[in-house]
Amino acid sequence: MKDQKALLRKVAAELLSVKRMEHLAGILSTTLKLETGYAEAAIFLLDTDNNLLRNVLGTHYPGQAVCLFQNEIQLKELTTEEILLTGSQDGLGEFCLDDAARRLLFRHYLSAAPAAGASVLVFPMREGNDFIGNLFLFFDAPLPAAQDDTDLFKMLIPNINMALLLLLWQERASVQGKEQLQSCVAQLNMLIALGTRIASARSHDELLEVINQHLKEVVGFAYTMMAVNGDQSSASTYVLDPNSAGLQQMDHPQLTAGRHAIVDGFLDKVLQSDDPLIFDLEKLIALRPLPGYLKTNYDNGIRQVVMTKFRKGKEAFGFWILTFDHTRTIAVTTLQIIHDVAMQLSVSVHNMLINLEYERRERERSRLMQFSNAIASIRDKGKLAKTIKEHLQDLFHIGDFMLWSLSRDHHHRTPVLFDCDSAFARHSAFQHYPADYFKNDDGIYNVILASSGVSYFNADDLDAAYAGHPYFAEIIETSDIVAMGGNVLRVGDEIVGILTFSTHQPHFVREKEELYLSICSQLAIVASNMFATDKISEQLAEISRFKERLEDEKIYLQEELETSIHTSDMIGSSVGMKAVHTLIGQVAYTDSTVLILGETGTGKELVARSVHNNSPRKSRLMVKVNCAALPANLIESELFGHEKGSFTGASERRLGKFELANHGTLFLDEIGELPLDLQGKLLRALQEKEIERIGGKSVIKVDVRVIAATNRNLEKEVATGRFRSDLYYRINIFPIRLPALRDRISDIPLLAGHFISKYATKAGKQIGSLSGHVLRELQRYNWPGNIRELEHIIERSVLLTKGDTLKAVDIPTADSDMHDESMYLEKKIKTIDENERDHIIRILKICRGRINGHHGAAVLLGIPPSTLNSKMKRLDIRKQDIRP
Ligand SMILES: Nc1ncnc2c1ncn2[C@@H]1O[C@H](COP(=O)(O)OP(=O)(O)OP(=O)(O)O)[C@@H](O)[C@H]1O
Repeated sequence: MKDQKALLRKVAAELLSVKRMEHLAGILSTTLKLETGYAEAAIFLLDTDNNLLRNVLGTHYPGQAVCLFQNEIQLKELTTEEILLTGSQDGLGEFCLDDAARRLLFRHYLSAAPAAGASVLVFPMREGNDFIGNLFLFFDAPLPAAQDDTDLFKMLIPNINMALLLLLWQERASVQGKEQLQSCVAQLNMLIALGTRIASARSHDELLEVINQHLKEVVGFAYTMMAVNGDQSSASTYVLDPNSAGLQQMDHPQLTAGRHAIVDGFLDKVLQSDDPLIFDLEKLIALRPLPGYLKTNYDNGIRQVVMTKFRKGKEAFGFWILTFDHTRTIAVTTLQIIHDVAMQLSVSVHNMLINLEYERRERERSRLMQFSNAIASIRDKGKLAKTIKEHLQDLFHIGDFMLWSLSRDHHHRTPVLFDCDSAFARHSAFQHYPADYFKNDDGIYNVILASSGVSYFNADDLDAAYAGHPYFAEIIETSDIVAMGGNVLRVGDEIVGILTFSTHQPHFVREKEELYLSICSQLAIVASNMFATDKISEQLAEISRFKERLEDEKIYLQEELETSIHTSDMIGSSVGMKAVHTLIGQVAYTDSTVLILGETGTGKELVARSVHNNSPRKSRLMVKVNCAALPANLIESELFGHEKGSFTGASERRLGKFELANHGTLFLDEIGELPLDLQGKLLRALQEKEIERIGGKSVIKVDVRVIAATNRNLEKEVATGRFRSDLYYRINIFPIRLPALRDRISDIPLLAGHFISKYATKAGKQIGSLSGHVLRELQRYNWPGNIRELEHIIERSVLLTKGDTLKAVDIPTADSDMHDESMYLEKKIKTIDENERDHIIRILKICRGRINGHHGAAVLLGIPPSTLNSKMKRLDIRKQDIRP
């Protein structure tokens, strides 16, 4: 390029000194020929009188400046602006009228047998708008393909043309007059100087300066503008858009910048013409309204405009507009100059556009890099959304964006990444939407999904799609959204989500769609990674929840195993027990709450287990909570669980029994002992079927069947205000009342036999039966501790028995006369608590005050040591009570 400029300057300087045709021939056969590599040059001028082209200049013979080709040959006029490229001498057939002429031409200029692939470049020579002849450049090889070479010729042709005209005018000098000749020389000088300056201009500012400095005076324009095609993809959408291509309007700051349609009756005419066109605004405005940019010119005092197009080959890529603030006739020579300068400008502007395009791409690449770097290091979703929003706003004037994930069938979408401060996100519906809230068949998202590029929607489209929508309609109305766009995010062939945006200026995305889609490709990768990470964390959380649950269940089952001395068999065929069996059978398979009533030790837990084991929930846990066993302040945590740090001592998150029993059964033993405030919370949990952990922020849905048991008279408790009536009615749906052992003494032989065999096996003894005396003793006793007491007495007796028959039982002597009705009545007026207290004291005495361990009172009483401790506290049992 640098060499070309030097060459241009050199040739232009030489052309300036041309005085005779031989000089021109000399330049064509020396400097230019050597530098550009054509074999021969010739100029043919049109002889209008004889209608033929006459050879006036040739470089045929080396050493001779001019050798005119004497034969007058009939050639077609090559009037087109195009450089005519022919692949071989055959191509000359296009403009040689006959074969003989073609052969002659080649033979003359390219020796008798031209090399294969010989070719020729042909340029039209003009005087004003009139065609006057052709310049032929013959090559003995195929035409130079390099763009720079043909550009070089294009820059030079107007200079050669002007030098030729000068010679012609010199010939006609006597007629034309000296003045005109001088002005022509001046014009030629200007044109040549302008050509080299245009070629060396590096920016449009420089180009502007060159035109203003060197052309303004000669042509006499007021100001000039250039406009280039704003949309490279389609020739039909040329726009006047100085901003988009970086070429600014010149000299006239008031002129409306912006986009202008081509088909306006002016620009489209310019497109069709090879020559500059003059528009007389004064006349035209009287006939029809002018397009905006011409009207502005007119209002600013412009009366005529000359417009011509910029071209690259056959394709026009912009316009050059010169304005004139007078109505005087614009001379043909002026138009000739404009035409010639437009040719030179075309090359220069086109190169500049290529550079601008290159710079634009570079800029975009660096923006893309910036974007990737910005988002690569961010882990926090909120920060990521803010960064994406900033970039989208900065690059495309996008207001809000939303990244959606799609359901497997693509029917629904879920917002996953967005700016929390946006109008969308702040809307109340956005806070709590159900899983299938955002459906894709709404006339917007199905269009986005079906399209491979960006889909755009205007306010009307949005109104039509979302009229009456509880969420979007309101947002559209309140946020004044003008347009929305959206596209699918893909990684390879896989659709990973949808990106949508709202904007007031959608053309900022349209015009930079390529960059926008590149950014979307990066977002697609971010989204895909984000979804994968979310999924992994979800799975990990699920695994850890599952592990925790298993751990909790394991701990619970271990505790159960340690303390449990229950058997799943329920012994008893008395009428009372048969009724109990029937009730269990009726209620087990339902989800109804069951309330089991009965004195201590009558087998309430056994019944609860039987209900559970016969229910559809039997494969899940039956979790037991002894409401009497824990201090009031711990029961809430026991039932509902707590979050880490929710109270002093809550060092770990803990699952409550309600959650542990999810899908299973919760057995609330000794429900009558539940503190009043917790009764309310329990009632809520039973009614709402959801719980809240202590210190937790959300409610947890639970599916639990509740079985409650008590040895208290709940009706009485309700009457005295110790038990909430609403809770009582809520749990007393299906009561099962267990008879006391004294009321079913017919079951005692069976029960005694069952316990003998159980404990004999345990102790490794062979005890087959019990004596009649013992049986009678057992049947006479009052059994305040019911079956539990019977079981323990038998266990103890088994341990003491030596033979194969149980001959003695250690029934408390004070109570041995229980058959005595009066004593029995006296006993009966004791409260249950008093009875329980006595019983515990008696067992503690037997165990010599020991609570824990295999021979401790807790084991004998069949309750966990912690329960025994709390009972002792509640019943005020002290050390002195236990002393023998
Ligand atoms: N019908 C029965 N057949 C065999 N064993 C029984 C029967 N009923 C109760 N038992 C046994 O008696 C003991 C006490 O039973 P359970 O704990 O179910 O009574 P409870 O009514 O829940 O007592 P509490 O009111 O003190 O909690 C357990 O060891 C149990 O296995």
